[in-house]
Amino acid sequence: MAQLMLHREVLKNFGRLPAKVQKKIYELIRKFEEDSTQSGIHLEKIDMARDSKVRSARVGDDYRAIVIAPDRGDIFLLTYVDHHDEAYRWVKNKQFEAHGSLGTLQIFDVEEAGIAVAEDTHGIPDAGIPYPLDSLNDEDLFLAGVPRALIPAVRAVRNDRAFEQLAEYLPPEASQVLYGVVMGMSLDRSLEEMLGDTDAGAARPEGPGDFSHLAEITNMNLVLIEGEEHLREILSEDIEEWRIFLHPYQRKLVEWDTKGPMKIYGAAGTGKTVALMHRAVWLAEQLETEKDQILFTTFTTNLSVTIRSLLEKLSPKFHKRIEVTNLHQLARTICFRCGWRGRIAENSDLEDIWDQVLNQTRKKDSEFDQDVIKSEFDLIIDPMGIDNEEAYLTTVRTGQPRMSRKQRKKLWRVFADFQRQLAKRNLLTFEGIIHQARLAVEQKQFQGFRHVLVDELQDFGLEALKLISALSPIKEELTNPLCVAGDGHQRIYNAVPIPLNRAGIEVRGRSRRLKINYRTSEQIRRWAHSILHGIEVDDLDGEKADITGDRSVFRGPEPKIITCDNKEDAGKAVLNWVQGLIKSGFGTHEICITPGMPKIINTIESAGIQTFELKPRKKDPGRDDQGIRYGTKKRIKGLEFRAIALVLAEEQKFSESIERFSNYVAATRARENLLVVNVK
Ligand SMILES: Nc1ncnc2c1ncn2[C@@H]1O[C@H](COP(=O)(O)OP(=O)(O)OP(=O)(O)O)[C@@H](O)[C@H]1O
Repeated sequence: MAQLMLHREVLKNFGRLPAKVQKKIYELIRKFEEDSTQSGIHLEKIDMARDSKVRSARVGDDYRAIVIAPDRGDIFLLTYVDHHDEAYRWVKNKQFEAHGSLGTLQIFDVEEAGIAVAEDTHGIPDAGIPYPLDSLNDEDLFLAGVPRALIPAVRAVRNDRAFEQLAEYLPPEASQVLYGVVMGMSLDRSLEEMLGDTDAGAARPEGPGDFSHLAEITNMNLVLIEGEEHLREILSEDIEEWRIFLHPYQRKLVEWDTKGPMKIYGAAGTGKTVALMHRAVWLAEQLETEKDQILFTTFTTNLSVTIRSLLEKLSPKFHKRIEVTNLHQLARTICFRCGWRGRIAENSDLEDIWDQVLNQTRKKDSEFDQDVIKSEFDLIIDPMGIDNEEAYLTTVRTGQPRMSRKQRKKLWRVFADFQRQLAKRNLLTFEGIIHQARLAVEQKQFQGFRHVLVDELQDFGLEALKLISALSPIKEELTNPLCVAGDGHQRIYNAVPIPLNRAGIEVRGRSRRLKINYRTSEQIRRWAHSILHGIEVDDLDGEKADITGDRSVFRGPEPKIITCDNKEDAGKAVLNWVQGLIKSGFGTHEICITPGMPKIINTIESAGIQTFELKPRKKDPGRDDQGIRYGTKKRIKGLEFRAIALVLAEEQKFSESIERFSNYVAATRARENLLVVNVK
């Protein structure tokens, strides 16, 4: 029976096609299901097409669908739909081949690729300087995923610029593997690191026109249509690509059966949250008993709100088995269910208690500065859940000034007094509630989860790590107990990195890095990383993080960096930028200003442009509620926009590393367009 696979390209453009054409495409796909002999489907051979497998189907007076008919097997590929002339132009020189080594379907244009390299090598004498790709012979290039017809184009590459140009025309898997080699990896390592070697043992095609295996392998860009309902779901207006097409490396992490906890890390936009969500659903589908539940937790509230609604869409059937909540809400729920009826201390409560406690201390001893005492409490005692003298005396105080045992003994009395005062008033600090929750879970007053998944791990402190460890069945040695994901470049709440193994979470051998950036253009990705130049970033487990091989799937304009003398000028510059974007078709909800400086927001509003403040715990309503978004840099964490204006006041300019991290986070929320405004 003939089957049809749909290419990502069709999905991207489907919403823009006239309703009549959309209907015809549904009909075409239905015919494939009904009539396996294809006699009912009028597929016309396109003689002018270079590839003899190309067919066209009429889907409206002036619209054509491009279908690729296999030389072998009965899987057809619907690859493109457009006006007659555009569709023919698109397909004319393209070749559609199953790659003999990787097995993936590849679409390429030999002529375009050749021209791209020639443009960048033209007139540059080959000075005999070796280029990293020289280490690969033709057979290696083929194993790297390069179609045989494109090997000469790759051979012509002599510099990074030419490689960048050519990469646009190579099948994505080939350009990713070659990029790994350009960055210094061996071919084998690059295949493993960039693609995950997911289909190593899977069937391979007998020739470039053999598509019979395509439904069995991990496809970056193709999806098999499995019935009418599936089709409707895929083509529905609000479908996002990530729900259907996973990168092979993401797929590997989603379905990785592990005996212990695992870790996914990677820079901003590399698809960690997407992998976690798919993994949560994959685990939910396999739950054995009704009472088993999955926990999915994040650090920020906004991200958990977003994830909850995305999971509902990803799996209408299984999302109810997945409890999504942010860390503090989780801790509060646990404490509440275990009988705690107090409240979280407000700043004013804490100030009152400090006044009282420090007054006493001053009377007895003036050795310590008050700020030193408070900072020791905020950075060490509270986040590490220290509640007795012995624990304090033996704790490792990374990054803190040295303190003798005698001094610590003295200070402990102050902290013990502070904790007594909190307890007397039935108050807990933000950190304290996590500590109490952890104790309750460890003492079995609260039942754990069958699987635990954690996002934004970089912001979890030691107590929080111990809490998630206790909530997961690591000790029971059940499979897939815990999967954590995070990025040390985005540590904006917790200045001191805490390696997972300090909380007893052992991920050695089960830690993998995602590298392909789906959110941000390559230009914005590079600029954002330049902010962090010189800062050593960790991999969440005590080692140095590395971004070798990181790459975005698309390119865009360079970020625009401007300097303004004052806030008025900054307001005018941002307004100008906003007006330009609106004129070029950006929706107001796709543009965000961070932070939302009142002067700038007023300037936008005075020009008659609606604005929209991003609020905590509220999902961004998207196109349903127009207005230029604005909010603090912390507020936009976990969100993303087509365009971002990042406003930097003089005093914040990349001084503290935490400030640089938060600028990195803000910049990497932009997909296509980034404006950076330095205000003097
Ligand atoms: N396989 C995919 N296909 C298409 N888009 C994808 C894919 N994976 C991720 N994306 C998109 O890339 C963007 C970033 O993904 P995601 O939020 O999962 O990355 P992240 O690594 O968690 O980012 P951050 O750490 O910056 O929050 C999202 O818009 C997501 O929809």
